[in-house]
Amino acid sequence: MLILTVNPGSSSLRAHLVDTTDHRVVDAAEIGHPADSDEARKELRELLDRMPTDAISAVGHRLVHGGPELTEAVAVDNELCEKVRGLTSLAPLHVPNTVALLDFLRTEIPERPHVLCPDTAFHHGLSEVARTYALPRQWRDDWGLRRYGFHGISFAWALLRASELLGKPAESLNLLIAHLSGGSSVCAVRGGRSVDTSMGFTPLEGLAMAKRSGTVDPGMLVWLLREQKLTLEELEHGLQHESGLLGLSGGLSEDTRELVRAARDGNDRAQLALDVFTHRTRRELAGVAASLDRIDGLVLTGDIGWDQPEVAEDIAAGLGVLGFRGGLDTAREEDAVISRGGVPVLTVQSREELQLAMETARAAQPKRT
Ligand SMILES: Nc1ncnc2c1ncn2[C@@H]1O[C@H](COP(=O)(O)OP(=O)(O)O)[C@@H](O)[C@H]1O
Ligand SMILES: CC(=O)OP(=O)(O)O
Ligand SMILES: [Mg+2]
Repeated sequence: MLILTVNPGSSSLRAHLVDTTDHRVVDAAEIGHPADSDEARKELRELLDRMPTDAISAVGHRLVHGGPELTEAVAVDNELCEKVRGLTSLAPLHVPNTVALLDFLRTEIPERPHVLCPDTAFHHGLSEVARTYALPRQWRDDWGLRRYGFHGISFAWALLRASELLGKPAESLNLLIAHLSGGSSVCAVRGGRSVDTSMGFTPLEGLAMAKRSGTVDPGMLVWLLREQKLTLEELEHGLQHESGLLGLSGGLSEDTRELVRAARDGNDRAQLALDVFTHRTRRELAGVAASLDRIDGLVLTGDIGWDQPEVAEDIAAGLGVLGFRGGLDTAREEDAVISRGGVPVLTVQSREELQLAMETARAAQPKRT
């Protein structure tokens, strides 16, 4: 079965043609423009021109926020597309791009099922305790304020690969997983299911990210608004686009590869950015670890988790309290256990396209009655 997968990030778009019989990527486009731009549409059309569209069996769309109703991968109809439009305010960097892709690709490939794969679905089974904010009951009831959790497609793939690498069934594993990339979050998996995660109602909570702040004191935000230091728009822009590694390094870079180089050359701001990033990651990992009674491994995934050995080393070496040790292997040729002692540390390349293709193939099958 040939599946087209689309993964709209906040600033880029990844499209893959995946053959699900052997998990092979047949063709791909890494598009450095947001999905709702003319450039992205042009590059997508070029990808489709290289492949007769009737060879494609289904299209899988990553939907970052599934809201309260979309709790598993599902084929879309017009009604569902309207519901997705209604989710825009919950993930404004991501959902508009999914809406644009649904509109574009449902016109280009109208005769095939289009499946929405929510990033939130992996965390659907979070307990009431793990998903509830300590806020007034009426706010929670009236506005549905709760933890959702994100990066579920990446976490599901990381769990599958960890189960293969550790030679144990996924349902038996207790893992910590860190997805470190443009957006970053951690997850505790118990018996193969998410039991806690650092992102919450929106993909802004938790770790420091490339450009997003992650968790900050809510009292500080209220102060900034009350004292009219910032307008609401300035506050939102600063938290989403000017914070994280970029803000920490004083605008130097949002990319750990550049920051590691600069820090090596003696740049203190770059060093501070990396140190805060790894400190916050360890802190969130230790926080979600409180939901586990045993840890079988730590899986590092996402671009940074995969390609930045210095960050991996700093995280593992600083988490002796959870049984991890430094001295990790720095080679990155394939997914592997990279620790030489202590609780296993693994690196897994993020292959959201393969997980999306699997979920799409499953959801596109006609249901047996
Ligand atoms: N070590 C790294 N390797 C790759 N990308 C990195 C690294 N450090 C930071 N990044 C940032 O991560 C982003 C890519 O993450 P991704 O989740 O695909 O972005 P998007 O927000 O578009 O989904 C890039 O903007 C890049 O600057
Ligand atoms: C949920 C999220 O933050 O996604 P991304 O990392 O692709 O921006
Ligand atoms: Mg991404």
